[in-house]
Amino acid sequence: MIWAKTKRIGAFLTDLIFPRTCAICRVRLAEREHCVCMECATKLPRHAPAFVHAEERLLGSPLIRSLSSPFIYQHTNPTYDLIIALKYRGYGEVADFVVRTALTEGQLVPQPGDIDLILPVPIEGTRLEARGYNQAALLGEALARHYAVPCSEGYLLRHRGSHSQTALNRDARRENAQAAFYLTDKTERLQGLRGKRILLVDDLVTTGSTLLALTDLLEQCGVSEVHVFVAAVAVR
Ligand SMILES: O=P(O)(O)OC[C@H]1O[C@H](OP(=O)(O)OP(=O)(O)O)[C@H](O)[C@@H]1O
Repeated sequence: MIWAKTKRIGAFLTDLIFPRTCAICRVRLAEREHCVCMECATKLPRHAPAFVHAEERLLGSPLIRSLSSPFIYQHTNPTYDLIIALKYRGYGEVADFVVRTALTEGQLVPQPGDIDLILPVPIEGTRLEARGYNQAALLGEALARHYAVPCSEGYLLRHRGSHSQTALNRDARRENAQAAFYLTDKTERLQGLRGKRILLVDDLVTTGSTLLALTDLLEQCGVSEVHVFVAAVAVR
């Protein structure tokens, strides 16, 4: 009782000195709000044909069993600011917010017990150094807490100097993704993937080239199925 009261007072004082602000509009958050204010949270676009298109593309791979994602992304909508906060502003709490939203809104397809291992999409080395973290790994860790399975960055790797997908068209994205990724050379580690059910995690799916290229690598390791989680599906 005293401990709970002390904790509340502590949180109040911390908020006074370091006010918690909305990851999207940056207004001060109310006590009950976490990471995103209620107004922005309701404005984040949910369903759109883009989801169905992305799902169709990914489910074209025989290994991919599901796509889960709570939001739709466009440069002109608030999901853009949400992804920017996660990817470039170090706003790690966005990852928990995204996973929590997917869970409470029934957008998380695999059930606990359906997943053995979570693998985040790796980011390129110089971008990792500049950002200090991999946004997909933050999402992966939030999902790992929900599924109670490990999230590992040690299996899928990205060549240093490989290009970002951002400025490329559809065909160039496919080629770029196929050349960007590789598997760890630790054979024993890779053998451990045989028969495993993987949740592949990223911030965004646009053409699906990144996720399909990584699924091809996972197929070489004998994984039994792949599920995909992304924070948002991009409208192109
Ligand atoms: O579905 P796709 O068409 O493959 O595009 C989606 C990918 O593109 C972006 O990453 P990018 O390669 O730009 O790297 P970054 O995260 O370092 O910016 C994004 O984070 C996804 O990983």
